[in-house]
Amino acid sequence: SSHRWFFRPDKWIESYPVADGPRQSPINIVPKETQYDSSLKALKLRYNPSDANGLLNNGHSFQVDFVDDTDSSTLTGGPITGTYRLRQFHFHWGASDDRGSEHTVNGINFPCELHLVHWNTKYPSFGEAVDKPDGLAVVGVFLKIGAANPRLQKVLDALDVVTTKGKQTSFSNFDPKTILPGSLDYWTYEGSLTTPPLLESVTWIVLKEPISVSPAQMALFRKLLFTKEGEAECCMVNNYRPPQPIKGRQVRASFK
Ligand SMILES: CCc1cc2c(cc1OS(N)(=O)=O)CC[C@@H]1[C@@H]2CC[C@]2(C)[C@@H](O)CC[C@@H]12
Ligand SMILES: [Zn+2]
Repeated sequence: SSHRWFFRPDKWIESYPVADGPRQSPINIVPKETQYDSSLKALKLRYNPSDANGLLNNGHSFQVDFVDDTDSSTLTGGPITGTYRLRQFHFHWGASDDRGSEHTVNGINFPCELHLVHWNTKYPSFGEAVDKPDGLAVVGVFLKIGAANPRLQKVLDALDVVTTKGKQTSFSNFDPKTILPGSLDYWTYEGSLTTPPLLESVTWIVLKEPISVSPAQMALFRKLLFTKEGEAECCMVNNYRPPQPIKGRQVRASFK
């Protein structure tokens, strides 16, 4: 159907040879093949709600941006060294509840996946960090169908004014910690951006525990469009890349 030609991961190799590089994302996580690493620290996420600064339909997802000119919203601990600053968060989702996540667990797809994007402050800016092997750290959170999640509602209620590509709206006073699950147990591996330019600069930190989302809430994601105002409408769904070859990488677990 129409959105198929909008998001064509199988075509990316033509313009981005790194698409079949050694550390591409996402991957299928097989818990039995992960290795518990007792040296992994607990994730330390300290976010300042007043850093939330707008919500944008960027044509491949929607993102909530954060002011990142100070260390007021940071990720430390976990598998990373140093301090990474929160830049934005965004989601990937499917046309139906049986797919939409980028990472899978034992081959199981979730209907949606949240990415909280952080950049390494050893570099002067996000733009400088985005192509360095230790430049980014993205926390991935699975969403599974269940009860409506009140913590998501403020984000979802803002979507009706950013339906088309390029639309943005004010969005402030939001603490992303409120949409995280109770447990911060995680799997971690070295990977990449999951959309072009597919830069191999991401330390992935995928939480084991999903958060809930209701079918009605998922329907709100699916009202967004890939297309600009005035263009023939193409609904923003299936904006996920399927799992990529593990190519010998080790996936470590922070928990037994
Ligand atoms: C990690 C979150 C992120 C950042 C970017 C993309 C995609 C991203 O999501 S993901 N799913 O975490 O990999 C695709 C567009 C990229 C952007 C990083 C910055 C750029 C590379 C710009 O310089 C030009 C294109 C941009
Ligand atoms: Zn993403």
